[in-house]
Amino acid sequence: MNLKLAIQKSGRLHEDSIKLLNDCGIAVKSSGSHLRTVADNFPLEVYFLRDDDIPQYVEDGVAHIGIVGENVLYEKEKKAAIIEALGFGKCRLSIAVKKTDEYGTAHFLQGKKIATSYPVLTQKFLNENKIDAEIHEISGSVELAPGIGLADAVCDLVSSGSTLFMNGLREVQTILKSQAVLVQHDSLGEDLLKIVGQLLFRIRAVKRAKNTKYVLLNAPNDALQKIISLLPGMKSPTVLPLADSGWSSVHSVLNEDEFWEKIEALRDAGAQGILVVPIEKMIV
Ligand SMILES: Nc1ncnc2c1ncn2[C@@H]1O[C@H](COP(=O)(O)OP(=O)(O)OP(=O)(O)O)[C@@H](O)[C@H]1O
Ligand SMILES: O=P(O)(O)OC[C@H]1O[C@H](OP(=O)(O)OP(=O)(O)O)[C@H](O)[C@@H]1O
Ligand SMILES: [Mg+2]
Repeated sequence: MNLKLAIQKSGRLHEDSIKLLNDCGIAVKSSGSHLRTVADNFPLEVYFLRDDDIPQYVEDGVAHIGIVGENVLYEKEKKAAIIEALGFGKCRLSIAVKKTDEYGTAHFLQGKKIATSYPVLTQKFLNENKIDAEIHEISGSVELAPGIGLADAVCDLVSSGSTLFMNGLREVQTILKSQAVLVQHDSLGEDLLKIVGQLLFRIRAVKRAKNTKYVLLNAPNDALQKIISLLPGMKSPTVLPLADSGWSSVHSVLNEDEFWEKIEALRDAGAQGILVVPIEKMIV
């Protein structure tokens, strides 16, 4: 039996979705003109779809799991449970106005026209703020709308902000923060759940490794205690004697977030010859 996974056919999430599967040791090739493919070495069949359709496929169980942005998942209001945040496709759904407009609060939008591809999420935001505004739904090039007199404001995805800037717009309010997530159909049989579990185990090992570095350093023995106290390791750091007596080699793992801070502290404590290498998988 194969687990059926829906991913984006082409676009912002496509490559990262394929890369995640490949990093998990699952041999799946990019779509080309094929709309489905079967992995060589894992019980997985992949469907390549428009991202908008993925929540419906998963709700219906046509696909057992899917990779989709939270923005699309919440907009479509389909029954598909998030089982893992994937850490890519990070963006936000924001309100933007002409850069010369004084926004102040959301009440600026009262009686105005808002262009968006996200009518459900935009309407929710307006309701929460008790604002009556007209929503003009368009499926792309949303940022063009205010400049050509089609709308007063937009509600669209933002990442670097360069599309807004290039179109004379200014982000004024974020209504949703989003990333790609793995979603699951709500009633899978035992056999399929077992495969989902195996896939999740691999995904978590890959994610953990991405946030972690392996560090090797040399330390004079009299600085060892201080250096060990700075290094967490998976259990505790590995300490090996060097050929040169009075010195040891210390191996450990470091979290990406605290990396630079720790490296400086290690150097100050007397560490030398610090090597930092990426970790491919990390199983705890
Ligand atoms: N600028 C961005 N930076 C990061 N992630 C983004 C950005 N824009 C969109 N995303 C995320 O990637 C998803 C897919 O974006 P894309 O622009 O490829 O969608 P699309 O044009 O609707 O594609 P499709 O043809 O599949 O319908 C979005 O729903 C969002 O979750
Ligand atoms: O803040 P930025 O980094 O400029 O990114 C934001 C843009 O990215 C997305 O569009 P995309 O480029 O995916 O094209 P699309 O409109 O064809 O989906 C989104 O709809 C914005 O237009
Ligand atoms: Mg789409």
